[in-house]
Amino acid sequence: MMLHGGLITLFCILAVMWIGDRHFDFLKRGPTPRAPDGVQYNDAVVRWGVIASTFWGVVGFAVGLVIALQLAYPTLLTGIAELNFGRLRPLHTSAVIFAFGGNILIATSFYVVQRTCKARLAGDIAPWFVFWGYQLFIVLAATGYVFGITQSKEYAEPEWYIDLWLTIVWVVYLLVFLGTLWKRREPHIYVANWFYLAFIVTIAMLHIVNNLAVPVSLTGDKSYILMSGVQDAMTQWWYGHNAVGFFLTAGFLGLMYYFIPKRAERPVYSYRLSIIHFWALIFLYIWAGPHHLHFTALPDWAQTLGMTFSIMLWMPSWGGMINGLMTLAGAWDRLRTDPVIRMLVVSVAFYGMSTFEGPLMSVKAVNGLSHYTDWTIGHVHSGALGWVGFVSFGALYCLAPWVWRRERLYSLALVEWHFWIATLGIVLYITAMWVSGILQGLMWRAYDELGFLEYSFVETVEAMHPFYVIRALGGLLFVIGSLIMAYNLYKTAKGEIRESEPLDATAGRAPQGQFVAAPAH
Ligand code: HEM
Ligand code: HEM
Ligand SMILES: [Cu+2]
Repeated sequence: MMLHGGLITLFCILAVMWIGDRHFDFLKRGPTPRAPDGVQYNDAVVRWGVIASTFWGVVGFAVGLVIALQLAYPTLLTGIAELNFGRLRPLHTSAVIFAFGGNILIATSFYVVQRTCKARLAGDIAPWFVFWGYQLFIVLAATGYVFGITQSKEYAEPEWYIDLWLTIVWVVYLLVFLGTLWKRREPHIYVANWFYLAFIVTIAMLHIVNNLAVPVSLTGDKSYILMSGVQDAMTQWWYGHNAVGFFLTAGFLGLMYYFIPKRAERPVYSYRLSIIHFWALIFLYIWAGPHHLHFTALPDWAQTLGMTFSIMLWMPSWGGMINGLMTLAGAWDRLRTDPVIRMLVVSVAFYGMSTFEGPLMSVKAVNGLSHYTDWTIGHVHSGALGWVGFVSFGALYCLAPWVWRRERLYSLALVEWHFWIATLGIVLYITAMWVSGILQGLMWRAYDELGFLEYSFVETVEAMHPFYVIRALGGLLFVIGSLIMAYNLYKTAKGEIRESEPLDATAGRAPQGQFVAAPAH
């Protein structure tokens, strides 16, 4: 609590100093330059978002690699309480989902809503409060895990006071987003904004309900969740499943619907399909949570309901995938010439793959085998690395030259390297998990002719070892890829172009209207 109190105080002091500094800086520098369409876009906060998501991405993947190694070599770091698997695992999941994913969602939503509405981001300090307030949330959550502060709800581990802080930040986020929509000079609200808005609103609802808790005291970190027993479990997985549905899916579909058409310079394949995709997805997702609680104390009808909605989810998911892929119709050659497009398209293919696998795993007969095994972990990471990771990398590669107002990326060859190294990493990761998951499931349920279990638990653990090593190798490749990206983005921000790559490699030039003419003074 002392550490967290100190961090919050430091944040407030820095904020006050920064606001003062900004005021004088503004007097010196004058107003933000106008884009060719006359709007003074707020790109500064987006630039910070690009930096933050790249940074947290590398950190989160690296922690993933550490816990992968801990599973392969269980004695790794066992002497240090702060670094044991139980504490690093939530550090990994929160770092990749909320820090990497959350920052990319905030940054791209701020960029996309401005461009598609032709309006400056609402508020002056408010967007900055959202950005820095969110970073404070991340630091509080992460330090909490390492020092043992957790309410033990998966993907919702932070304790009550951190949850309250996030609620404030999130409400301001919603207001900034809505305020920008309100100011828009474009009559139509482009579909990407619908997805972003569904993400912001639903996450607010999920966060508040799942974290309803009574603190033991106002000066201590410990609290007790309001619900108990199976009600608690159902609330938790209503939250957990829709965190996947609205954080890792709806939000990132907002990216897909903006960056693929922009980068390919083609309109969305079917705008009508995108609207059907949107409504079907948000209506179906919210009911599917019980597929995380098959064969538990949850009433059977609820489990079957969750399974049915999960199977129905397959259709709108694939509708969205087709819409994303077919946007390239007539521009398929770009797959060959532009590695950023390739990254974006492969991400949509992984989206298709994991949304086929998910409904399959929600079928009770299949879940009886897959549940508790590495199959689930493989499913998670084909969605997480393939879909969320790649669509984010694609968006970062698009955004960096646009918001730093550079001619193009530092190097497309490095994007190519990133693409292949990371793809190989993903393939190693998920194939290892499929094999180990199914092996594990089959070993657990094997009986001999007398009806005894064929294998002891530790024998199944031993059998996993080679697959855990392969997974860690895949993770290492993914981390290396992300470091290559960080270097490329850094050089891009500095305005450099790799010498061996001539400027006429036009792929990825800023779309019309993105450049700001040199400030006039
Ligand atoms: C270098 C890349 C990565 C590596 C090596 C890695 C490794 C791991 C490991 C070892 C686990 C624990 C598995 C277990 O308990 O059996 C895990 C869990 C998890 N990871 Fe990753 N990860 C990586 C990237 C990501 C990314 C980018 C995301 C999300 C965007 C992600 C999301 C998750 C989630 C949600 C879980 C919990 C899964 C569950 O409880 O079913 N990971 N990861
Ligand atoms: C139609 C879409 C999808 C359906 C129906 C679905 C269904 C499922 C099912 C049945 C499980 C296993 C539950 C268990 O046995 O414990 C699961 C786990 C999981 N899925 Fe999906 N999935 C879908 C898409 C995705 C996508 C796109 C992602 C990631 C971006 C994702 C992330 C996860 C995570 C993180 C878990 C592990 C939760 C945990 O136990 O900690 N899913 N999903
Ligand atoms: Cu789910």
